[in-house]
Amino acid sequence: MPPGDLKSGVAIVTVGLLEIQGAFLEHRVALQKAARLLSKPIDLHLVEVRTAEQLRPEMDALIIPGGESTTISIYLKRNSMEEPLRHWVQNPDHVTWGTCAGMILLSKLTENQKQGGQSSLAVMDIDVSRNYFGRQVQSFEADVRMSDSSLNKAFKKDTFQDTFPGVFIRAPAILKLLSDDVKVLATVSDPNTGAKVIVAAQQDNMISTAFHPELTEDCAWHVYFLEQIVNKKAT
Ligand SMILES: NC(=O)CC[C@H](N)C(=O)O
Repeated sequence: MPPGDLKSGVAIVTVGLLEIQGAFLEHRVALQKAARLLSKPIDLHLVEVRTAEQLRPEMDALIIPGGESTTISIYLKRNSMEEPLRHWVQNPDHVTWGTCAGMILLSKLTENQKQGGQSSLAVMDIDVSRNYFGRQVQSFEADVRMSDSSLNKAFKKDTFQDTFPGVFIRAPAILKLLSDDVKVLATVSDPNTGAKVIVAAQQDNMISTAFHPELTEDCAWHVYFLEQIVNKKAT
């Protein structure tokens, strides 16, 4: 851990929230709550990110919230933030978590890109369908099933079971993993077809969830995110 990173033995953790549009306030509340559930206390600092200058290299992590990926993407382009953001996310010292629209922005492939449309940060090896669950089912709640036993540790601290309620709002889904570097974190049974679909994945320092963990009481996903940061700082 670099000097100056400790305040009375407590790790300082700085998390940025991309506060352009969408559900970022709920993430702030969930992060504060999750910080109190960690096994070791941290000194959590939450900072807004709306400009390229605010993407400070010393910031530990970033949340790209759910909202409307097209709106966020247009904002990033207009404000020359796309490249600085891609660069920041690709720094292995940083942890990034994209929820819903955030997942779409991180993905290397979406159906829109295939048609030569909207571009994204294109950093995570996943092929995503933007509105996988259809327009008529705009929002639903379903049990999400954890795929990775290493998650259990984080989830036990709150109300862990191997399923938990997930809120899906015009949610995307991962159609395909584009490399072996991506691990599946969770799946859901599609309410329309019953098919098992991937709704959470991780590739090194990038996490994507198709649902909105900031909208459910259980803040275990935020605990998991903060633990990734703490572990990275400790190595
Ligand atoms: N809740 C969400 O973030 C919805 C994302 C939406 N499907 C999009 O294309 O941006």
